[in-house]
Amino acid sequence: MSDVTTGGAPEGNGAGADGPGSSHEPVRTLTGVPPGRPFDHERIARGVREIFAGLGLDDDDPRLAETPERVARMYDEIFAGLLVEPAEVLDVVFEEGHDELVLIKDIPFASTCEHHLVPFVGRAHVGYIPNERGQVTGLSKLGRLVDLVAKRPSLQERITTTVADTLDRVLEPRGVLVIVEAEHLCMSMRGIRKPGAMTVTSAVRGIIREDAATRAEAMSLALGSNNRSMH
Ligand SMILES: Nc1nc2c(ncn2[C@@H]2O[C@H](COP(=O)(O)OP(=O)(O)OP(=O)(O)O)[C@@H](O)[C@H]2O)c(=O)[nH]1
Ligand SMILES: [Zn+2]
Repeated sequence: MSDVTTGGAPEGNGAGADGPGSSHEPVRTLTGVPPGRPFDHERIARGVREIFAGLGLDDDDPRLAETPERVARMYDEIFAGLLVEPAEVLDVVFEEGHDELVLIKDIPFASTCEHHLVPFVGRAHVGYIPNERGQVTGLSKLGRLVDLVAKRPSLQERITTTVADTLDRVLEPRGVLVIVEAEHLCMSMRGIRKPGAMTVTSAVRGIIREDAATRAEAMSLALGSNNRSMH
């Protein structure tokens, strides 16, 4: 294998990919929650009890008794991305001399719509053209990046641009392509009720944005035969 040129935390000890509190490394926080600390469970549980009260449900009902604390514990996992700066997962770079497209397709993710607090789920296709030094990151890091960025209350467009901008900033590649496809439960189970409707968003940077031929090639690889929604 090639040289590891930038260190950072080794695999499995990195910030946040396994959830807040799992790392001994200090993490930067985006929300004012102290580094590495889980969320305020008591407050979240109180909020869930308030929702039950608003719905006229009896939280003394033994079937619901554990739910507020259970929801609070679940938020540690599904909102873990609030506690970690996404750039921290791109902590390994190899000097590989590779100067053409690296693309991972069909990275599954689940996120939470910040408007309705219900899930949206889908797949991301993430690619980049390495910088002049041919530096590449570990393949798993692209999956971790998508995962982490999705684990916040968010919008699909923000996930797409955050993944693209983080790759752009940390790897300084010549180009970046991110395509996200997702089904939003707020559009399936309620409201407009269009189950199966897929939202597709993209973000391109560098030569993939500027050069039409490079963009066309990257797009066609990303949206190749596996892709369901663009045909
Ligand atoms: N751009 C964008 N919009 C989203 C996303 N997730 C949900 N939305 C939309 O956010 C909008 C919120 O609209 P509002 O009119 O404030 O809320 P609402 O009355 O519940 O809207 P309806 O969903 O149309 O019933 C809706 O149009 C949702 O479809 C997302 O990831 N990106
Ligand atoms: Zn929504």
